[in-house]
Amino acid sequence: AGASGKQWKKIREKISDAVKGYIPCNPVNCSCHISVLQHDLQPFKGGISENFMAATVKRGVGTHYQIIGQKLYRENSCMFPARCSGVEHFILDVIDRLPDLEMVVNVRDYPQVPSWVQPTLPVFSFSKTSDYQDIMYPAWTFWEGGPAVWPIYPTGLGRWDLMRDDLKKSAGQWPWKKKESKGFFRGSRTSPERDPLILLSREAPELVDAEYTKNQAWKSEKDTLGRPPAKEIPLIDHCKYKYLFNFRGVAASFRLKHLFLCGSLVFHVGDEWQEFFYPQLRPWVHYIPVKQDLSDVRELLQFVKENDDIALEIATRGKEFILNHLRMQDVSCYWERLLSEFSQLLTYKPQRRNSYKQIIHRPAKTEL
Ligand SMILES: O=c1ccn([C@@H]2O[C@H](COP(=O)(O)OP(=O)(O)O[C@H]3O[C@H](CO)[C@@H](O)[C@H](O)[C@H]3O)[C@@H](O)[C@H]2O)c(=O)[nH]1
Repeated sequence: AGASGKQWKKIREKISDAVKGYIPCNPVNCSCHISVLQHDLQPFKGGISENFMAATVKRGVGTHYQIIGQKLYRENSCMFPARCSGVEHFILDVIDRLPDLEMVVNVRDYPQVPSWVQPTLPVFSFSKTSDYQDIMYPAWTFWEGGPAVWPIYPTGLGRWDLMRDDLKKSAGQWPWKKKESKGFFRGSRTSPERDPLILLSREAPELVDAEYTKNQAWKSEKDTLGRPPAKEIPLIDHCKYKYLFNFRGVAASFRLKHLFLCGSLVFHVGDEWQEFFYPQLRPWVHYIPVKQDLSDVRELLQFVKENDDIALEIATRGKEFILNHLRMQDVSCYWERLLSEFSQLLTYKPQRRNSYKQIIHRPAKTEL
């Protein structure tokens, strides 16, 4: 304890400094997240002309939407219809309050606007790193179109409203004292950055339980690091463990927001890949930041095991943040403010394209 006592002092200081410097944000009108859209729209402050928008549409990096007279129109093609539908759900939710505008929405995982390519095109994407200038929007999966994981999420991860309730319930069944003091992860090998944790779990199963499951791209055991795929475990059953891991996948992973609601302590690996709500989550205040190469993970797991009160405090702040600032109404609110501010950058009045069809509200698959 002597040696680790000294070592832990450094981590404890990082935590108390972060907590002291943290000013909780205001839950009114999703104002918590507004600096993110202000930052993302900055490159377009000079205005977006009709020609520039037309050129952006022509690139074909996303689906072209128009909002005219409080109706939503879309070009016919969408690469992932369920994702477009997840996006449309939120736009239709706030459409009565939107001015006329048009925009290009990328529904692929990967961002499309690298900072090193000029000019910067106005393209909306759900996730990016600081190397990209895409305008972040709340992902489709808050409603539908998330990854289909057989057999636990056969229609695709979605319905954040229902997920929130289920996770709150599960958190109630797994209070901190009842949880197992172990790290936990289940997911597919969408990025090899996850490998070190899987390997650690094989070496030190008492410290962490982390296994690869298969996804639709699974071909052989190579895709699950030389072992048969593990059985899928629903997110509500993650609540049984004290320490839950999040990693980037292709881009950001949708799992992050869920993990907090278990009331477990989130170990968030790497800090490059963002979604619109990530910047307001602070390392040491809401989660434990882990180096991308996982070189510090053993030490951090040891720390939280030996500092259980501190671990619980961070877990509680993380949970409260998602409960209070990432509600369905915050997601709709962010869409409304994002599109309203974006519309002000257009230097022209958009004209409806005749071939585009009107999009009306359709029930989500999970509503049927
Ligand atoms: O046993 C399991 C396996 C998976 N999941 C969940 O299922 C989702 C998908 O998991 P995974 O297969 O690991 O994919 P991710 O890497 O998290 O997400 C991929 O899929 C997303 C959308 O398709 C993309 O946006 C990401 O960038 C891409 O990496 C996640 O929410 C997991 O938490 C479970 O709850 N239990």
